Amino acid sequence: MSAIVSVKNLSKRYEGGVHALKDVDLEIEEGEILALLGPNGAGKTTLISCICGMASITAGHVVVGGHDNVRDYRKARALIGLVPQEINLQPFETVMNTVRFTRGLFGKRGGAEHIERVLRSLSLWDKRDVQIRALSGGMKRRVLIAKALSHEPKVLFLDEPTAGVDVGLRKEMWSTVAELRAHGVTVILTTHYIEEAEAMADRIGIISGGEIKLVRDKAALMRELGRKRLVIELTEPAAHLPEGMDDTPLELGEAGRELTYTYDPGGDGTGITRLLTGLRERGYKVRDVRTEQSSLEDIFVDLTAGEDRT
Ligand SMILES: Nc1ncnc2c1ncn2[C@@H]1O[C@H](COP(=O)(O)OP(=O)(O)OP(=O)(O)O)[C@@H](O)[C@H]1O
Repeated sequence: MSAIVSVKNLSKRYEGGVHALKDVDLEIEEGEILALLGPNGAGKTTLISCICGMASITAGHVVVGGHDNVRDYRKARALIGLVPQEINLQPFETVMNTVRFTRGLFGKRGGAEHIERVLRSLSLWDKRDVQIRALSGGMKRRVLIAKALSHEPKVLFLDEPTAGVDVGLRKEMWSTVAELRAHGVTVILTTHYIEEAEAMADRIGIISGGEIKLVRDKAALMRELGRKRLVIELTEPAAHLPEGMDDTPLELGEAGRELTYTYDPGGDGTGITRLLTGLRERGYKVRDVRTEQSSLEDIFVDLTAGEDRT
């Protein structure tokens, strides 16, 4: 894979002084789904706006498909489709006209076959002559995607595609995006929802306070940072940690009723048998045990701890 979007030392300062992006570097690979995850005010929309040429860049460069998005704006922009957060459609226009009109804005003529393919892939073909006002919220969101794909872009940006939508529609959006990826479209989406990043992305970027904290393959991220905990509930409260087990990563919970053991599920041997044997030998009686997997949420909270959420 090669980078379709390359962001180098990108900084953005809004008039009024907010430093929304600080020296951001990001390479987006062709064909991937990258989720940019961050709390409110982290700079997600600003980053997308700078890449798409909707906001000016204070310092740094953005290159899309080999074209600098300032010097070679038209060529760079032609490769990008942007699905905004808000539904901004003309209520009395039909689906077909809405999508055709957007294609025209990019100076592209014809393309009937492409538009048909896009509308069919989004299950909008049967609705092509329906006015926007008669569509459900889910269908309107699909029209936004169809518009964004109308000029045959290579990269699709979705800014919080499922903010404020119900669970059913959210799942529908996830499968729509998976289908786009299967057709070779590179997808970058921003989200607050950790489960969304976990469900959809190949790679996850965590952005906080205008900085990219990390960008990592999702599976590797979960493997590296996703430790497991074994929580042991004791029959009798313990006053202190078991003696002679200092080499075992154990913590005693409040009131001494629980012992928590942290281990790496991917390591060679978890040490659980040795732990339970050690506890029995020392007279600890176990009422129950349960395991907890640290989720992307824990990782996210650790990485963004202390950041302002505006
Ligand atoms: N047009 C603007 N003028 C001045 N400041 C702005 C403007 N747009 C955004 N900001 C500020 O820049 C920072 C980043 O905002 P941005 O909208 O990019 O964050 P975000 O991660 O998309 O947040 P959210 O998840 O709430 O949409 C915030 O402090 C915000 O108040």
